[in-house]
Amino acid sequence: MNYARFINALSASRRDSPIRTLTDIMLSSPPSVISLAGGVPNPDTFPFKSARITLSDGTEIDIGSALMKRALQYSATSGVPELIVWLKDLQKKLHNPPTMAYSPDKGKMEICVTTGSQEGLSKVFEMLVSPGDNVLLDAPTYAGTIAALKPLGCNLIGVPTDKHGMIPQALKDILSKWRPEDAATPDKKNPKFLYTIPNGCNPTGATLTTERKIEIYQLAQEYDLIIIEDDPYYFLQFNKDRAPSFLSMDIDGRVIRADSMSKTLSSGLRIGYLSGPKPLIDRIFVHMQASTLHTSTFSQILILELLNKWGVEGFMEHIEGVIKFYRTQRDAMLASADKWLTGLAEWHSPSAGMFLWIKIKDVADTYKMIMQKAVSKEILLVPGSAFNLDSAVSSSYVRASFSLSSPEQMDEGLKRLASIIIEERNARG
Ligand SMILES: Cc1ncc(COP(=O)(O)O)c(CNc2cc3ccccc3n(O)c2=O)c1O
Repeated sequence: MNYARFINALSASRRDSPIRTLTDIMLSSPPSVISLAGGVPNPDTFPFKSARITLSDGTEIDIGSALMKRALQYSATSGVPELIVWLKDLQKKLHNPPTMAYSPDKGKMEICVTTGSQEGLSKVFEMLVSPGDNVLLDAPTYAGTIAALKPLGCNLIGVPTDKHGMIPQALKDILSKWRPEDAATPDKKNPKFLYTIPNGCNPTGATLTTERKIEIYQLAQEYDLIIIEDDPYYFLQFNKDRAPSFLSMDIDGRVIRADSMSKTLSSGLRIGYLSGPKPLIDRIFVHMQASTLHTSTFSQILILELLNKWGVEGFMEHIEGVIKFYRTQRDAMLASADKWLTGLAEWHSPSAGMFLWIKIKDVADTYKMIMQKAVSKEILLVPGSAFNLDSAVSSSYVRASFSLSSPEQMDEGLKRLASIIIEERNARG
């Protein structure tokens, strides 16, 4: 892979911060090293001395004074080293990426802890995108990605999707506008990357099949595309037979994967992690050195203490409980949709994630219905146009989340939605 062609001028101009490099050396040095280098505060002045966290199973995590001093201090740019090791082991067990065995210049898999996967995504986009670039992505897609991409001045090209995710033939038809051999010629504007949410897609609830992933990866090889695999709902797959990730099939070193702890351990601790080729992840490091410096050390230490206590086996046991919860929630929302929306709307049963993507029959644009009528009837949903690459384009869809409300609340909520739809039908006559 020629990684240089994917890195925009802004990212290529970034250089290691000597201070951060020295801090990273200091943080990984033995006590014999005396540092007068870092402008870091003395933790003896911090007012927080220790913490005891009680877990849902009644056991406790103790953060004693020594660990608290570390948790409250600056830490390495890429992440707390022990957490990086733990996450690499998890990726090995879950995805067995071919790139873990590659040399750095061949795209050896590197990991960077980020402040939520949202930070990871935004930094990846700010590394890859130059104004005028053509960018391929699921349509519709996560509003946070659209918000991160649009200001970068690129041309967002939506690839049609269905309940099984991105449609490979549609991708092939779009790509046929360019010649693969022009990929290395910048002014031909061949797309440089493809963004997709492979499991429990936000907002459609779609999950890519293995067959489609293989086809999409082959197209990415043919047109020399980077694949950005945004997969925060990977651990919310309700069926046992999980399709392999793009990272697991990445023999070229062309996949950047964004994972998140938000849907399984905590959304407020803001822990995400990027896994990708070292030449690209290194660009994210230097960007972090000049922006957040690093993800919250306290958040990382707390998560690390939990993961060390559980081990991968214990973590996966926790995931089983999370899957059971969301599958039950999904089933409750589907039952209420059948009860109240049959004849008024259409939907498919998501096999992952936390969203039901509802198409309201005979309604071209749900925006006013949802943002005005539904709010006045005290039911909050998201109009489908919020997920269109061009929000001015109307949508017949509504996104309903089954993550927070109880089955009773979901039932009442969809009952209210049904009454609004019927009211509007009657008003149209
Ligand atoms: C596909 C995809 N990729 C990345 C992220 C970011 O997750 P992170 O790891 O926590 O940074 C997300 C989070 N999605 C949402 C977040 C959210 C937060 C407050 C309020 C509403 C929110 N709604 O509605 C969301 O969909 C996502 O769905």
